[in-house]
This record gives sequence, C-alpha cells and structure tokens, in this order.
Amino acid sequence: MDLSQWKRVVIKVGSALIAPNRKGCSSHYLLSIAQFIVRLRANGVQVVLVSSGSVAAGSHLFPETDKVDIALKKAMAAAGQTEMMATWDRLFDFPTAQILLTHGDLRDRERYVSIRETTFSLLNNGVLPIINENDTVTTDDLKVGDNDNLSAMVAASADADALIICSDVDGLYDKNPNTHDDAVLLPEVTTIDSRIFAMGGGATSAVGTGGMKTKIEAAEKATSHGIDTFIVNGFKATTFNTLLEGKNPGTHFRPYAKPMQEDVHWMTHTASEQGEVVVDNDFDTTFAAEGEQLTSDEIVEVNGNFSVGDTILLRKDDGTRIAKARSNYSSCLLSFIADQDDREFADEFQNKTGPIISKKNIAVLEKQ
Ligand SMILES: Nc1ncnc2c1ncn2[C@@H]1O[C@H](COP(=O)(O)OP(=O)(O)O)[C@@H](O)[C@H]1O
Ligand SMILES: N[C@@H](CCC(=O)OP(=O)(O)O)C(=O)O
Repeated sequence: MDLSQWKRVVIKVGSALIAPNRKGCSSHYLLSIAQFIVRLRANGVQVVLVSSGSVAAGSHLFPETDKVDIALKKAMAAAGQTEMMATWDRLFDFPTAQILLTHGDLRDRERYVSIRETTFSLLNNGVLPIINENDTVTTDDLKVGDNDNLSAMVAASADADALIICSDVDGLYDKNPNTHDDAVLLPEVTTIDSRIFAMGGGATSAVGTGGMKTKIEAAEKATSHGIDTFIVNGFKATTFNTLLEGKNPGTHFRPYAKPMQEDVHWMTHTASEQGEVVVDNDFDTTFAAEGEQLTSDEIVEVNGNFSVGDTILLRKDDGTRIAKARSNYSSCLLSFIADQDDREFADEFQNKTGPIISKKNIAVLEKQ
C-alpha cells in the first residue's frame, strides 16, 4: 500500500460515527476523520467525503415514535442534513460543499458527467465535497438506497485511487462479529466471489443501512474500476494513523489488475436498464467485442419502454445477460423492425437508420 501514489481518495462515513446515540450530531468520532482528511490534503491528496447520518442526526428533532414512516424519515433526513453539514464544516478551515444525489442523477449519463465535472471543479479549487443521497426526493425507483454503493459510484466517477469505508467494525469478518464470538477478520480480499458475498450480513445497529452486504457490493464496484478499497473502524483514532503510515488497519480489497474503462464501468455498475432486448440463444456473444452489428432478425423480443439514448440490457432467450448498451432506437421503433416479416425492408431500414447499438456504447457483462 503506497499512499504516495494516491491522488484522489473517497472517504465514506457511516451513520453511527455521525450520530452515535441518535441525539444529534457528535464530533467525537469525526475529529480523527477530519484530521485524517486535513493530513491527506496537506500531502496533496484530493478528498471527497461521502457522509451518511442525516436521518440519525435529525431523528432527535421529532417526537419519539415506534412507527417511523417514510415521510417522517425523509423529514428527519432533511432536518438532519443541515446539522450534519454544519458539524463537518466546523471541523475544517477550508470550504466544504454539499452535493445531494439520487440514483436517478447518476444513471443519467449527462447528469453523471455534470456531477463529475462539478466534483473536479470543487476539488481543483480546494473545496471539500460532502456527498449524501438526497433522501427527501428519492422514490424506490430513484434511490441508490445505501451510501456504501453510492460511495463506490462516486469513487468511480471521481476516478479515485482509493475508497475508504469507515464503519463501526474493524473490517469484513468471515461472519458477523456482533452475533458470532468466533468471527475472524479478513485483512485482505483479492477476489470478490460468492464465498465473500456469503459472509456479509445486514446491519445490526439501529442507524446503519445495508451492513456488510452493501460494503462488499461497493468494494466490487470500486475494485473493478481499479480502486483500492478499505473497510476500517471509524470508532478508533488509531485507524487513521495506521492508514497514514501506509498500513492496512482493516480489510483491504485489492483492485482488478485490468480495470474497466470509466464509461464501461458506468454502464455496468451505475446505469440501470430502462428495457431489454432478448436475442436468439445462438447469438454470438463475442459480437460486442468484435463490433459486429445486432440485426433485427436476431431480436426475439423487446421489453419495456425506452427512448433513444437509454440504457438497455441485451440478454439471451435462456436468460443469460450479455451486455448493457445505449440504444440508438426507441423501444417502439425496435419492436417495429423486429416484427417485420419483410426482411429486405427491415435490413434496408436498419442500413438507413444506423446500428441499433454502437460499438463504443457497449459494456459486455461477465459471461455466465
Ligand atoms: N461479515 C461481517 N463482518 C463485519 N460486519 C458485519 C458482517 N456481517 C454483517 N455485519 C454488520 O455490518 C455492520 C456494519 O454495517 P452498517 O451497520 O450498515 O454500518 P455503517 O453505518 O458503517 O454503514 C456491523 O456492525 C455488523 O453488525
Ligand atoms: N442517506 C442516509 C444514509 C444511508 C446509509 O447508507 O447509512 P449507513 O449505512 O450508515 O452508511 C442518511 O444520511 O441518513
């Protein structure tokens, strides 16, 4: 682990560190994280902070109840967010900036690029971006849902060298250490496979979302973009000294040797498909890599409503997911040519209109 190689780092801070007792924000655990950020910046490293905790920080402002419905949770997030930002801001003598995002923003390529450019602009001007999900406006369809995955999407969009997820445990154990006394810490993970996913359980604290499951998902997203990923214990001040010494205090997920390109990574891990195109089972799966055309006679079915420019999933009739791609056709137009009995007309139509999918807008998914 060579810190001198880090140019940009994303640090994700979990709710338990912001509002440990759900009685408003506390700077108790944030002080050592803030010092870490200051030291990194002094060493020329750009830092992006992804901070959870708005709900936990805001809950004390509302009457206590056993039934916290979605509207109340959103109200807590809205009220807690200002308290959380104020708490962070007090800890720094450089400016901070609030960015609130939803998955709806990240999966739209234009908005994604805009978020990326704004982040770079803030960083290049010495401002610390502090990012959270915009809980007040999210719906099930629009939300990322947890800040672990959000931090990995942010790390990929910011071309970070490292993602440090600060949690309430030392790292990934072979089972949940809060429910198993014999759980063993894994200092290093080189491949994130089903065995690793099986170890990650949900959250057991009152304030956490997602537990270790979403942290492993985040690690997979980040490492596939070449980002060194760490899960560390944010309760311990020693964690950050150890990191500054270039040592790993928790679990280190090694990055892929051959990371995905930024746009392919976005399509694979951030964009969600608006519809799907089912193709023949004997469809040649190397087509995308070879840059060959998908022809309308190979289409079995077009599902969903999508427009030109939307992300679609290409899958085989047997269910195999082949690729995600940007569609150059709307679902209506694609159904129209796929349903044509007159092949000559369909071919001519496609020749005139252009390829259904362009080579540069395809992310081939892992073969299953
Ligand atoms: N295999 C595991 N290793 C470590 N922690 C685990 C594991 N499985 C489940 N967990 C739970 O994940 C929790 C951390 O996630 P979470 O509560 O969402 O925290 P945060 O607020 O930091 O995101 C731990 O406190 C623990 O209860
Ligand atoms: N956006 C939410 C945080 C959701 C979340 O993922 O929380 P955590 O598991 O503590 O990182 C909030 O600010 O309360």
